[in-house]
Amino acid sequence: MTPVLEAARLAKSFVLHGRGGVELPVFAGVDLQLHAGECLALTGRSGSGKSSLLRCLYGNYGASSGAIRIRHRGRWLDLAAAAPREVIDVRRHTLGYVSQFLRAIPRVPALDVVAEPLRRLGQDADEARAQAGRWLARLNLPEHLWQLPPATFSGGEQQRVNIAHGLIAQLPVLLLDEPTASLDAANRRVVVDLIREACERGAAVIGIFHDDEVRTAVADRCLDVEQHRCAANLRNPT
Ligand SMILES: Nc1ncnc2c1ncn2[C@@H]1O[C@H](COP(=O)(O)OP(=O)(O)OP(=O)(O)O)[C@@H](O)[C@H]1O
Repeated sequence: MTPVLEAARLAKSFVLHGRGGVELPVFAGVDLQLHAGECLALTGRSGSGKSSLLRCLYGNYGASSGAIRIRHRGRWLDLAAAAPREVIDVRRHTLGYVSQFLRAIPRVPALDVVAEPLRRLGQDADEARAQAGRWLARLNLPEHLWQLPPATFSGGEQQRVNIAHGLIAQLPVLLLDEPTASLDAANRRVVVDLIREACERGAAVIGIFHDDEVRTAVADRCLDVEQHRCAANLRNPT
């Protein structure tokens, strides 16, 4: 199997500048290797650093030390050291992310929010919207909502828009932060099917799945972030 994402000796500490530079170490020494077609679940107690690790892998949080290598356009790229322009290109073509909460531009209809990753890849507007409609229908979002901005949608409706937006471009590596947290059982099953289908077409997935049934259904193996948790004490450099 081909590895598509690797982390080596990855560590993250937050420096709380508003509190005199207090350092909050979260995790250290994370090594992982992810292959095409496999799904890795991040586990560990609340606060152990699962979301922070996912955000480091996406480049939203800078890593404190270590390397993140990703196969991008046929070569390896160190995401932890990449220029912002390269990170944007990786996110457009290689690395997708479904966050826990939808952050949509105000007044943009749900259909266009979902179509946007395809538009950014240069796809024709009508075809991108047609595909977005197919994803929203699959995720049971009622059609009368498609032309409305998602700001007033329920938590579960917003999450389904978010999932469709994150999956529509069918990128090779996907990071999923609790994609089923606000969903009912029927929609959880749809999302499980979508994740399995993504892996079957060769996508590599790293996810946080609090629901045991969902995790068992999609994950090939688990990484316990707790094992890499730094001592909970705060170190003040002053
Ligand atoms: N931006 C930030 N600034 C400072 N501290 C942060 C920041 N983000 C996360 N933390 C801290 O890092 C630790 C790990 O948080 P994180 O959200 O990664 O945990 P988690 O395992 O995903 O938790 P949960 O399962 O509850 O979502 C927590 O102590 C949190 O307070």
